[in-house]
Amino acid sequence: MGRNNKKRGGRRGGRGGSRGDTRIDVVTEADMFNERLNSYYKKQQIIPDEAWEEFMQTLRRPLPTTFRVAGSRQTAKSINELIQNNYVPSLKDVLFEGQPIPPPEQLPWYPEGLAWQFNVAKPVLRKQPEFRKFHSFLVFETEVGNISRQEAVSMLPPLFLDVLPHHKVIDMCAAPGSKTAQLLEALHADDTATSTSIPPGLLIANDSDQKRTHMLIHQSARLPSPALMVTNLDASIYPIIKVSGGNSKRHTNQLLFDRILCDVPCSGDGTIRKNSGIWRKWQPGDGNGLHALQVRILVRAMRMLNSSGRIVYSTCSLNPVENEAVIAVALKTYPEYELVDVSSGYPELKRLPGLTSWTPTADKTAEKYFDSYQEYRDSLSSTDPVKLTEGHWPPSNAAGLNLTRCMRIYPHLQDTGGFFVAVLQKKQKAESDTKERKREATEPSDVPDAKKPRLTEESEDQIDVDVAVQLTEDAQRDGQKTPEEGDSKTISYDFKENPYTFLSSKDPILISCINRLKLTDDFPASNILVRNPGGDAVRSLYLTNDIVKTIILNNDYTRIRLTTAGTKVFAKQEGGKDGEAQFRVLGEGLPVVLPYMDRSTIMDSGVSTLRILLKAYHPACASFEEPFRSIGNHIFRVPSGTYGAVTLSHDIILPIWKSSVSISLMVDKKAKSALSLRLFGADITVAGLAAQQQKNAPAVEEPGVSMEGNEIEEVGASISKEEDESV
Ligand SMILES: C[S@@+](CC[C@H](N)C(=O)[O-])C[C@H]1O[C@@H](n2cnc3c(N)ncnc32)[C@H](O)[C@@H]1O
Repeated sequence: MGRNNKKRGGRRGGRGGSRGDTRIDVVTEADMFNERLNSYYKKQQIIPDEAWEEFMQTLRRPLPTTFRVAGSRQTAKSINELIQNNYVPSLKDVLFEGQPIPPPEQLPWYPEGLAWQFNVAKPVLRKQPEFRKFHSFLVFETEVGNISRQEAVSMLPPLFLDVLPHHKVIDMCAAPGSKTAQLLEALHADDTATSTSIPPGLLIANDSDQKRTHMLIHQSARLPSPALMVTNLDASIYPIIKVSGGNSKRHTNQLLFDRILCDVPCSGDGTIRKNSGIWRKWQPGDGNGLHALQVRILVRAMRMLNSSGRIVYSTCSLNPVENEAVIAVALKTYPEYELVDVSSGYPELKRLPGLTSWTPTADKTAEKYFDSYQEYRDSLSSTDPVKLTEGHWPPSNAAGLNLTRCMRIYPHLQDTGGFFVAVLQKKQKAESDTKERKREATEPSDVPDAKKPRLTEESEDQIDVDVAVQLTEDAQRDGQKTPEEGDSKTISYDFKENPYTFLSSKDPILISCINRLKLTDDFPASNILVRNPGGDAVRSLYLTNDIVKTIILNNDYTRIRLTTAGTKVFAKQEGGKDGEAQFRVLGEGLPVVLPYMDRSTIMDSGVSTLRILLKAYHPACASFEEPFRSIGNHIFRVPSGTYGAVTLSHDIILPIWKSSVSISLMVDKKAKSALSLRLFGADITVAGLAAQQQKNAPAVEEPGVSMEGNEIEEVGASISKEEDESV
């Protein structure tokens, strides 16, 4: 096999598992072999024999760096042009220590060429001047949300979900949030380079892990949206969300979603190229143990979808027990669903069809297999634990389920990680199928349970997930404990988040914000909320769209942990000794408010003004021609056009704060660096210059972020890089 002892850093743990374990393993190439993994996957015949060696060799090679140009469509287009027209030409024909270094390339299957890949060693990024410059550009654009460092295969589920601005979407297992960002971008397809639309649709990003939910909030702050809600709940028992229905104010309906992403927790062996610790610890029990939870999350989603909706189920595992087996159990539970044939979508994407047969094992060493569940049960003594359920095996009607419509993306096909994607929808002829489902619901099925509903001993291995979910919903509707709650103390339905209070449109602070910016009458003032126990405008004002407002008004937040809703638009700014406190529009809120602002409140200026504001934190008022009339918050615009060597393809509109002596750009310092690099090709900010002055320190490499090799560094994050980087 030609393995040697070259060292590679690796991380432990699968995807969405073993949080908090940030230990870094040093994995030599000799370690990149695992007999259990080898024999298990050979047995499953996931790869044709003739491609097996190529597949295994690819697993041992580090993953190329991939990124996606993110943000609104127009911003993405101009950033992509910058990469295509400025950076890529400068990175062609680069030699490093005598060796040619290939420039970044577009992923052929990603729409509009917005996703890129390059395979460059760390020393090149650090020392080769052109690559170093490109690296700095990527780092800062990543910080401000214009670039998303994301594994190529991880970009697929949102593409297949096909989200439109009016869709109601839920991302069931969303953290750390790179797919959430893609979904949000699709919801915001009508945004322009300077202004954010208020989409009619909705995105709920949910994760059961509280710490990871906060990463989600941080990520999505890069694309502020009035249509976003973040919840922190167990997706397998996700509660009914109520919205107002009919004419009566008191009448509510269950919210059914148009699009649901189930990017479920999985064993993560498809990420082995980057998490090389998996080589050492992989064993079949990892996937076996997750199957139950994966089924429960998917069937919960199936109950929350509307009749014309679509679900994408995905994992970064190669294991059929976590993939086709989960789909098969879900389709058995809800026969009104079918797999969608998406083989003609993204034709440049190389993929193999889903499996129709596989053979699970409960044996840690992956040596002993049983062809059927019955054979497995017969092999157990009365004291042996029953680790597997019938659902771990292929169903007898596997061929009829069209499991080949699932997609398997293998690392050797196009130099990526491994991934599984399946698209589900309700069959069009729903009526006869509903009857079928009702009949099935009364019969025991073989769905295993992760958190067991109360059952009699005889029925323990025959849980009917349909009945369990129905009971959950009924109990929630009636305000009772769910079957999963039972008497257990582990699930608390008494969340104590700060309340969400919508301000009266007569609120004096809201009125002063509206008057100062001369917001037009159609500004949705009745959708402004605050979050504090008193319900007053104390510090921050958030804007939501109508559907988010309806959800907030019709649900009980002691039972739904809603972590955030809408986007922050105004915040209190102390006036210092010069003046009174004032609510100012925030940098992230400006694009949402901008379409409602009267043009007369925006002051035009040139690139030279922007240069002064970027070069110093608080340049003196005397440095400026005086367009800024009074102390406080102002919005200024540099119109598109050519300014000497600088050409702006679109306007730049930013908030500033004027005191009696100085003027400051109200944008965080990484965003300033990104803007400076984009405009002037160099970081002229205070922080950038300070970095340049540090001998041997990379000129613009801020502590906190790096894009070298395969990983984003997030200094200070308490979560491992592996988890932070989404797959
Ligand atoms: C594969 S990761 C999701 C990655 C994410 N979709 C992305 O693209 O950034 C799986 C996530 O599921 C979460 N998770 C695990 N069990 C869950 C449950 N029962 N309900 C909701 N989320 C769960 C984990 O915390 C983890 O963040």
